[in-house]
Amino acid sequence: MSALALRKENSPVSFRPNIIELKALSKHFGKLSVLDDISFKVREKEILAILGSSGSGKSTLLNIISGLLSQDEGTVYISGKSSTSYLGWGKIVYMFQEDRLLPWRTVRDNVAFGLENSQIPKSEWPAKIREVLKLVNLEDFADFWPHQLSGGMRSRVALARSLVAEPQILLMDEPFSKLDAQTRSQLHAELLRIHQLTKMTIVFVTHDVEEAVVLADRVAVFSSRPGRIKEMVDIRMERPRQLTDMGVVRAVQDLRRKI
Ligand SMILES: Nc1ncnc2c1ncn2[C@@H]1O[C@H](COP(=O)(O)OP(=O)(O)OP(=O)(O)O)[C@@H](O)[C@H]1O
Repeated sequence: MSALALRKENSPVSFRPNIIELKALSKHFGKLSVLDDISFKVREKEILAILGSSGSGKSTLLNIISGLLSQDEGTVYISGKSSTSYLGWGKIVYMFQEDRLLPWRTVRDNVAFGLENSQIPKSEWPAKIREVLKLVNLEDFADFWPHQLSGGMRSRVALARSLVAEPQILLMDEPFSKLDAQTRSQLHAELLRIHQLTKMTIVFVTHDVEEAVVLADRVAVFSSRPGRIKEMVDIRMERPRQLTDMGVVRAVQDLRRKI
């Protein structure tokens, strides 16, 4: 059985310990205050959305959580340890707004990029790549080039590249925002299916209220700049959630009032 499948569990998210803890984070760029006194915890295996308007500091926060950027004040704890850089640690991956596929590499070799800084022996790469391409329904496209793929397929490759080293935490910065509504909705379903299998912790940034309600266990609502947490909203609804479900419609309306 694959390692991805082995992590499958049915325990409810609410009983899991915190894997990320932010304490009193603040960030300025020169005189511009971008984040102000941000504190919250993310539970292991939770899907947390960071929802806010453009320029409210959402990407800056993900950059700090990943260690790409340092905060001016406050602390980031991952699994109880404070550190300045976590990406190289192999447990956290970051999926950016653009898919960042390398055009001179095939799908297989783009996915291999996700293994290049990992501790996973090279002899295991082919099996890992096959497995993750299967997970994102691209097993027949390993030899394709990025220019031969649709936008949705490119996003799946980017997702496969993020997942191939089996991270515990996936940070996503509006990864599906450039896709059309139908493809985005397919990718949401795929992400939830993959989350069910792997039970990673996912923190994703969005300014799309519907995306937050369809995907998240909780939503951190950001104020406009400087970003502060206005409210943490629990989304307690069965999945899959359809945009036409009354509960979803109501949650979307409620959240719209809060941002
Ligand atoms: N490296 C930087 N140097 C100076 N200013 C920056 C830098 N990075 C971000 N900013 C500024 O910080 C503010 C917050 O930017 P950030 O990208 O975090 O917002 P966001 O909420 O992710 O926005 P969007 O939804 O539009 O992506 C913006 O005003 C931006 O111009």
